[in-house]
Amino acid sequence: MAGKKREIQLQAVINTQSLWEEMLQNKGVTVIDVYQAWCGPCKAMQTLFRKLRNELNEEEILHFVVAEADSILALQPFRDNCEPVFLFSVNGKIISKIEGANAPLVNHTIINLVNEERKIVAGEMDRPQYHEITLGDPNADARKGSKESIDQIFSIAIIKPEAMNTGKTIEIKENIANAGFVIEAEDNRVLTENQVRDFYRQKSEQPDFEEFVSLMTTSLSCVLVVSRKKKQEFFWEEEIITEPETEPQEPPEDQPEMDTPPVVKKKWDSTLEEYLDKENIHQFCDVEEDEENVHKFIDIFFPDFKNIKLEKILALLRPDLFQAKKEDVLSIILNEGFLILMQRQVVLSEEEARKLCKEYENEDYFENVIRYMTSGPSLALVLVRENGLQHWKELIGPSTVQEAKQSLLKSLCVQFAMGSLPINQLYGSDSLEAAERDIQYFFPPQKTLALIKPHVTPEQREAILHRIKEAGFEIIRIKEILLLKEDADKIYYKITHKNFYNSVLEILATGPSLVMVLSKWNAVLDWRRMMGPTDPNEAKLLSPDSIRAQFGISTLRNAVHGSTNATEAVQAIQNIFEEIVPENPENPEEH
Ligand SMILES: Nc1ncnc2c1ncn2[C@@H]1O[C@H](COP(=O)(O)OP(=O)(O)OP(=O)(O)O)[C@@H](O)[C@H]1O
Repeated sequence: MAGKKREIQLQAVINTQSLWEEMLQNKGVTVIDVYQAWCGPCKAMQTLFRKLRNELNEEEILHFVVAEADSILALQPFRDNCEPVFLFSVNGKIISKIEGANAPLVNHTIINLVNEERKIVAGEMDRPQYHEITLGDPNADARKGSKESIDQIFSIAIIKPEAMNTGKTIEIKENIANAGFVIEAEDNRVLTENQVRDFYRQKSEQPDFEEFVSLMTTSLSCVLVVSRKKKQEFFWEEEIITEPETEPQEPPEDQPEMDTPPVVKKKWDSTLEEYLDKENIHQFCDVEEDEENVHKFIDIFFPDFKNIKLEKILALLRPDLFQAKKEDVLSIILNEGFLILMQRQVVLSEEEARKLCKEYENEDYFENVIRYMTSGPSLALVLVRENGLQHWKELIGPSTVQEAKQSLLKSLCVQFAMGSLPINQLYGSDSLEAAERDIQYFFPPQKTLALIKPHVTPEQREAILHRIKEAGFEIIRIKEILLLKEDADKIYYKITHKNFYNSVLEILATGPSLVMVLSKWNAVLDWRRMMGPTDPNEAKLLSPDSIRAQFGISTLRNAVHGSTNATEAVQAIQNIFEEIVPENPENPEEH
């Protein structure tokens, strides 16, 4: 059945020319994740796609596919390209391309195209004359030959106090990100006199420079490290993307909606400075682009920049917010560059609520907060982002609505104030240590037994181990064993009576297997998901990026094994590692 189009859970697999042509007949928007046979589709984006598919609920006009670059003529330019590429087709015309796993931009593009499509279907607007982009890349050879050309170019931008004080900062950052730049690091700080004189040395001859220095050193600025891909300079293709927006915008009052043209702009292909100039943002934001100076200022403002680490935090949506606006909040979280690593509903016990709401314990409404927090499910999330802790704190704002209204009108605290209590409907851990504790508490690790079978080559083993770590598993025990009957029975104790078990034993006897204990929240199910269906042929169709799809040869030589449930995992780990494992809930969602 290989090569036959078949709807898998999320994306249809397009791996022949004829399926590609068939796909171009799709009505509405098709999001095409271009992948290489050897590395599979972009896993990182699947959460976003799944979320959008559920959220937008537009099966008729929104389609997701994965298309293999090697088998499709039009995708030739992307062969041997390790970077993910996403194409967007509307009624069979490829109208936009995004290189790299830029989740916020992909998110915006899809939402816009679907909103547009909805309006077209409802007869509220005419279909725009889309410009079809050319996929051919005449400079492909130049790109291959030059590693230099795919590097990033960094700039330093300073959003000035004036913008900070008038609440324009978020808007400016959004504009920058939406134009395809990446905000790599940011810091709100009061600049010192030396820093201002140094950064603005070219203005030092201007008559009002001293006044300017004094203004700049008395209030907060926001310093950004912004990057863009160097290759944009050389072969950026003309792309049309719709103006990013999360909500469909109301037409201006003086303009009937029918006449509103789609907002179309050319993706910015030049420097940040030029972009800010063009958008008239330069009065609020200054940029340094000279390479040497940028490096100098990165060292001054962000001494740890080269060591920036992703931070994992626990976030919580309290019951009213979870019930009423979950999707809105999740969309903001993704737009802010967070990755949602895990999520689960949780009804807090009184004791848990008292711990989690300690910040309100001196308020006269504290008992009401406890009653509220234990009255229904909250949503607990593990979020990951560079500078995640600080960013989440700034995003949600202070602990009470009153405080937030005084200082941070744009915070989620104000935006999502609801119910009778004056508390912030969002919670975040106080420090990275507290986050670690909270995550362990709400997402307790579970163990599973995993096995890499003897036919797997050393290179494939490495690749599998890499994927295990990348998926957040901790390998807590590992040993290589030639699994003869006695040891194999300890692992496969549930199927020793099956008629195919002798064949399983034969395969295991062909060489050493790698036996591991993996630990993580929801480990049993997540490892089974990663393995894919038992039969590798089925896996190739249903779950093409699963381990069995990629490394399995047949049902018996299917690369890996994993415990079926938590009870079996506990037993098998105990049998083979002689380690007593306390049993964890099989399905934490239910607890
Ligand atoms: N019908 C079958 N014919 C031949 N081999 C089989 C058959 N069913 C299962 N097997 C082999 O026995 C192993 C264990 O079977 P089981 O039913 O427990 O499969 P599973 O739960 O999908 O996968 P695993 O237990 O390996 O994680 C499978 O991984 C496969 O190699």
